[in-house]
Amino acid sequence: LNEITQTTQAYDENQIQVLEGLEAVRKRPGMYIASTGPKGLHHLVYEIVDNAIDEALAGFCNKIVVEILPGDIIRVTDNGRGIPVGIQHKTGLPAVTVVFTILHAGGKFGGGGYKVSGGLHGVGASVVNALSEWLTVEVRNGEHLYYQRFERGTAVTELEERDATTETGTTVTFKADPQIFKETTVYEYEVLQTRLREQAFLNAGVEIELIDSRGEETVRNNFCY
Ligand SMILES: Cc1cc(C)cc(-c2cc(NC(=O)[C@H]3COCCO3)[nH]n2)c1
Repeated sequence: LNEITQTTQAYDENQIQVLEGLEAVRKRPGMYIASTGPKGLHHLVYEIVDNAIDEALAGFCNKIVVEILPGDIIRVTDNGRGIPVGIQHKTGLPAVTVVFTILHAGGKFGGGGYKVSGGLHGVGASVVNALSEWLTVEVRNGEHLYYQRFERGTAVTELEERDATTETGTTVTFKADPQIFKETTVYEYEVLQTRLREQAFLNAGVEIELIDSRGEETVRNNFCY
C-alpha cells in the first residue's frame, strides 16, 4: 500500500510543483527569456535546438531540422536516441513529461533559477512549453513512437504509445502564445538562418537544416561544417 500511496502522494506534490513552476514562467517571462518581443520569440527556437545540439554533442545525433510551418508553428526534429520515456521514480511521470513540465531552476551548472545570458543551457524545454499556446513532443526510441500534447505548459494528453518504429529521434512542434508574445509571433527567416549557421559552425559535424514552408515556395538551407 505504501508504494501506491508514495506514487499517488508524489504525483500530487509534483502536480503542484509543475503548476507553480509554469505559472511563474508565464507571470514573469522576462526572467526566463530575454524579452517577450521578437528577440524572446526567436529565443524559444534556440532553447529547443540547444537540447538537440546537446544530444549531438553526446555523439548520438548528427542532423537537426528546424521548420517554420504555416501559422508560424516551429518544428524541430533530431535523429538522436529520443528523450527517455521510462517512468521517473521521483515523480512517477515519464522522463519526457518531466523535461517539458518541471522547471529545472538549477540549470545544468547549478545556480539559481535566473536566466543565464546565453540561454538556459538545455533545460529550457519547460520554459518554451509554458510560453507556447500548444506544444507536442514525439519520441521515436527504436521500438515505438510516443506522443504527448501540452497547452500553455499543461499536459492535455498522457504520453501515448503509438505505432512501432525502428527509427530514433525527437520531434518538438510548438506555437508561441500570442498572449505572451503580444508584439509579434512572426519569425524572421534571416534571424534563424544566422543563428543556426553559427550553431552548426560551433558544433562541427552536426548538420542543421532550416526550412520555411510558410509561403508558396519552400525555402531551405543546410549548414554543416
Ligand atoms: C528537439 C529536441 C527538444 C528537446 C527538448 C529535447 C531533445 C532531445 C533530448 C535528447 N536526448 C536525451 O534526452 C538523451 C538523454 O538520455 C538518454 C537518451 O537521450 N535528444 N533530443 C530534442
